Amino acid sequence: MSDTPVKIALFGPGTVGSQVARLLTEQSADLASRVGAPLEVVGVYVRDIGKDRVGLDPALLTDDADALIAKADVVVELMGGIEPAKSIILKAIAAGAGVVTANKALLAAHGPELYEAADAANVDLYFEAAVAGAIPIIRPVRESLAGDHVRRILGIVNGTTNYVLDEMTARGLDYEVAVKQAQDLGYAEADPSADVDGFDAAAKAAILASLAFHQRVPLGDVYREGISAITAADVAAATDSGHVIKLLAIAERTGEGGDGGVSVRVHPALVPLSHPLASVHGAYNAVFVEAEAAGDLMFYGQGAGGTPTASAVLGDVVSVARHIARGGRGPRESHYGDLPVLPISASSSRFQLRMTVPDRPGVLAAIAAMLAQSGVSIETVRQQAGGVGTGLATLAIATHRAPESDVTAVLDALRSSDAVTEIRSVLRIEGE
Ligand SMILES: NC(=O)C1=CN([C@@H]2O[C@H](COP(=O)(O)OP(=O)(O)OC[C@H]3O[C@@H](n4cnc5c(N)ncnc54)[C@H](O)[C@@H]3O)[C@@H](O)[C@H]2O)C=CC1
Ligand SMILES: N[C@@H](CC=O)C(=O)O
Ligand code: NA
Repeated sequence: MSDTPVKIALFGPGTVGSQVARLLTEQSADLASRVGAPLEVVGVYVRDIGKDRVGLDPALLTDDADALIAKADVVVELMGGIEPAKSIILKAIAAGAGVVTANKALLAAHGPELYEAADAANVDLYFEAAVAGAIPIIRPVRESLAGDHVRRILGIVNGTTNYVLDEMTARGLDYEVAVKQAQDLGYAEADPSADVDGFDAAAKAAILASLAFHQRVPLGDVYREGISAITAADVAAATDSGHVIKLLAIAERTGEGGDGGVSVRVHPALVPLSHPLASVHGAYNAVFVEAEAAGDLMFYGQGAGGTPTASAVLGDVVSVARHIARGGRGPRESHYGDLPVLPISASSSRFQLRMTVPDRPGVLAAIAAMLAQSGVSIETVRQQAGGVGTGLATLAIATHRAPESDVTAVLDALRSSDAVTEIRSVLRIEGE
């Protein structure tokens, strides 16, 4: 055991950072023996030194980022956002410090620049907390599965939206109330639109797909829909049809042998109650990975929250600190392939189309004809009377798997037809 401490600089003592600081203190003896040297927090970067930070030694607080970086062996970035996080990480790398970050927004937008800078400077860049919080998923995909051929990743990777949808389903909570609760519990991003509009899940999907497929997947190529349009009626209809609504991240290789391209998308989907993802409640996340040799793997755990996420951050701190204390280096970047990232129009899914229709003879036949014309095959139809005297009915049509472009054509036809009063929701069905 070395007496020379590994010096840690913490940037951003918020929901996650404050738990990292607490655990670094409380677990210091264990961490030292795992690393082979004591870990010493040499400073905590904050915006306002005057502000009281419960549980943090005021002597450690600083607003001088450059001076803090200069004395650190490991920089832990937990501020979030693009700037100043990006500049701080690049300066840390240039100064020869290892970096640990949970910043998926930054990695999805500027990952290649950061990975290349770390490789060039021969320093570690670890980011286990950036995807699915406490769940070990970056290491398995980046290292354990590096010798396999990953075909598909399907997961719930955003705790906030899973919590919101779960509360709406299990307790009938209003959308806004559930979002506020997720914020209060420390699950949501500083701007919760990052969660509910699917940006956070899209960033995680881009990171996972890049690592799993050894392909650069730019964030802009990830198809994204959030959950803000999901209504209480959608949730009730999902329950009636034996499903639950989940925000899913899906990344798959397409074509014969997976050589056609890569498709990465985030959207709400109907998941059958019998599927394991339907039982992922609250802020828990789950990620399925289908690999050629390994077969199916499933990773499950807390995807958000200060303490669970701090666990992943600390695991990375131990790895980087071990290398500093005893030598060695973490994984380097793959050499990347050049498969195209395909647009959503090139993918296919099963769909549930829910609509209000006039309750009169011939309507069902007219709608069926429109689907047939676009080559979209109906699997089931459920009709409910729309209430006495309304003259309306609600129709829920589940399709067989169909290309997105064909379903788009059907929706255009349905919208301009007098056989349909209103399209109420269009949801993909996944996991069957
Ligand atoms: N909260 C969670 O469950 C999870 C968060 N993450 C990621 O961890 C990072 C931190 O998240 P939270 O702790 O939830 O955020 P937070 O908003 O609670 O904490 C961020 C901290 O950084 C400070 N900060 C932000 N910008 C700053 C600036 N320009 N200068 C100085 N200080 C600044 C804030 O004052 C605050 O103390 C983000 O990248 C987030 O995406 C990752 C996984 C889970
Ligand atoms: N806001 C994120 C936090 C973890 O990444 C989420 O809700 O999953
Ligand atoms: Na993780």
